[in-house]
Amino acid sequence: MAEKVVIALGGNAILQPGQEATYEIQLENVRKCTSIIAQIVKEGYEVVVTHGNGPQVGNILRQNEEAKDVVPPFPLDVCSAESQGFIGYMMEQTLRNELRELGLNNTVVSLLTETVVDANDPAFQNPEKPIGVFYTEEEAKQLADEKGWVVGEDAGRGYRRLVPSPQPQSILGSDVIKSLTDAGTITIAAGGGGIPVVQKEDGKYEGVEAVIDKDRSGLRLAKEVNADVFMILTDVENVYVNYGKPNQKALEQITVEEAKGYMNEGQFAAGSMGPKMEGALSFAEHGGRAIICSLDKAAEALAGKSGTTISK
Ligand SMILES: Nc1ncnc2c1ncn2[C@@H]1O[C@H](COP(=O)(O)OP(=O)(O)O)[C@@H](O)[C@H]1O
Ligand SMILES: NC(=O)OP(=O)(O)O
Repeated sequence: MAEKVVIALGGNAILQPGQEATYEIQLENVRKCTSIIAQIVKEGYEVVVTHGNGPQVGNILRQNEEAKDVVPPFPLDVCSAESQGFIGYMMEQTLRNELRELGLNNTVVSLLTETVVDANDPAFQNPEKPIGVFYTEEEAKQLADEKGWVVGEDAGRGYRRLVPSPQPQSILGSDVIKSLTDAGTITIAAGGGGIPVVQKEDGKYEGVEAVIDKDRSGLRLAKEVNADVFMILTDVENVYVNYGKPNQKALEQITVEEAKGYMNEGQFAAGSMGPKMEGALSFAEHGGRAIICSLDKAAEALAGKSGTTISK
């Protein structure tokens, strides 16, 4: 039977730091991602795709704020929905085209997805999810003073705006995503971590201003669709211990116990590799195979020839 893979793509794969945020540049980046995903489909895997939205949701929020005197601004959850919509559109279209190039005619759908979070999640009092473009420390401090933003360093790459990032509790419609996948459809879902919503005491749902980490929601999605493999594609070939130091060492095939040991040593930076390793570890603990690798080595990593694989 075909293995089911949930592939989580970083928002930075869709817009690299320093690139101009034009539609054309993002579309070409997405096309490169989906050409690799199409190869994985051709190899016979059942695929569910999820993706980040950090750069994109930050830019949409900024567009809303800059144009506030002309058009009333929308809240962050609506910006999140907009980012999920336009990234999903680019992915669905390019993936379909790339599959056709390979002679495949799978149905591809992108589903606008809501993710439930807890209204009392402490993350609402402690914004730590980086979104939007990168600034120098000086620019970031000025923006924080002028606009009341919370800003912070992002994994040594510069300063970004920070927003709350609560833990995902469940993905609404994951049963439908599973049914579609089981029926051979390639589904793009829970993009940007999903639109964050809370369930009120009367049972009704409403949006909340936050951006969910797609590695955390990707884990939930992988569990809820009963995936065999949870694969996180990013911009490094491996997870490393002593990352960035002269004694840096690439991790290749590791066990859950080894991964836990490295986590306890604090080897993985919060806000970048930390959530990826947490997600990968949790998936592997439940018996699945978790892979963290670079986008261009995804097919090799699935075959165990590249990247970092964690399993029991
Ligand atoms: N131990 C580590 N091993 C590998 N990369 C690490 C480690 N710790 C931090 N990183 C950083 O994590 C980054 C990937 O995380 P992130 O930028 O959040 O990715 P994405 O946007 O693809 O989700 C890498 O570019 C690297 O700088
Ligand atoms: N939502 C999210 O995790 O986006 P990034 O992957 O861009 O950080």
